Amino acid sequence: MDPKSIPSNAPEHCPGTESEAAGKSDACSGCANQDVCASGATKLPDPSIPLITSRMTTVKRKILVLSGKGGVGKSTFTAQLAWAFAADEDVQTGIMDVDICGPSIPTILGIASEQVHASSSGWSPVYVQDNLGVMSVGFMLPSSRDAVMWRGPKKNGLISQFLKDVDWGDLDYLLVDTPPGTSDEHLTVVQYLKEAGIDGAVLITTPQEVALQDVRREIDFCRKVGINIIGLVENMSGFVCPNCKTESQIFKPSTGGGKRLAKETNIEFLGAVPLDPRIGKSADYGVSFLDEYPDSPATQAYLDIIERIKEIVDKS
Ligand SMILES: Nc1ncnc2c1ncn2[C@@H]1O[C@H](COP(=O)(O)OP(=O)(O)OP(=O)(O)O)[C@@H](O)[C@H]1O
Repeated sequence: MDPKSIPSNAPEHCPGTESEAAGKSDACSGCANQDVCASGATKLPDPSIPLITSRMTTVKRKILVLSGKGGVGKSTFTAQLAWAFAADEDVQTGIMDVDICGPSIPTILGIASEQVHASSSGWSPVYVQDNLGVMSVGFMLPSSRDAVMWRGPKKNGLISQFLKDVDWGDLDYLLVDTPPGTSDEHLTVVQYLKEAGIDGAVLITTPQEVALQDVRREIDFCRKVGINIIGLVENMSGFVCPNCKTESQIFKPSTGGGKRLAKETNIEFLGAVPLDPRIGKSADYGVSFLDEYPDSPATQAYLDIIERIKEIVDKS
């Protein structure tokens, strides 16, 4: 398939006058307000930002996990990353799930039935273990079947609350799991965390060309809003038979597409995680795949990638 057959500047929606991308996104091109939006004159100072910046002073590293397309394994990767960080009991880790319309993190971490509690110092995260806390809209829904049907301002309000009102305590790493694509949620997180500082973004894709196309847009987004890209992970890369250990390429002819895209866009290729049905099973049961299957090729791939992310982020 010719990767150039879908134009990379396919139309997007107006990012809104308050967003970091105002006047700068592809959708702004030709808009009568482009210059005034790009100048920043339309942005009012947001009173939440100083509160968020102050709350974030106890959080050392903030990492966004992004994907262009849905269902590529972003939340699963976020969970493995958190579990791997928290394997060291001295490392305090948090996950903020801003995938407001599809919060899967509580299920993947086995805490879906928990609820958030408020105290005088703010909302307490739900703890998977002593050093791994999670905040997600999933804890606030009456049941996992309930749909969240919120428009942008309400979603932004919740993200602002997650950032300013959650009592994370001292954290070494805060992982922000985002919805697929580049939407209100992404722009809001970037806008609110800009002063506190984002250490970087990890991009997740599958080898399929349709997913890679969307990652190109994600890379473009990060560059436009000034987020450092830690690197790209190719998930569901090939299937390793648990019995004979033979690897089959499921997404032929796109094999190696992630690596090629990373090279082409000048970002680091962090590695490839094979497709392993036991990953889905572990997520459904809310247990750590890394702990359940320590000898699997997928665990080794996750750990190598995570080690590299740690190296990059800790150096920054
Ligand atoms: N390497 C893998 N091998 C097999 N299954 C996987 C792998 N990675 C993720 N999965 C499974 O793929 C499905 C989608 O994963 P996940 O929910 O993490 O994707 P996502 O990108 O976060 O999706 P969404 O965009 O909907 O939030 C899940 O059922 C998950 O268990």
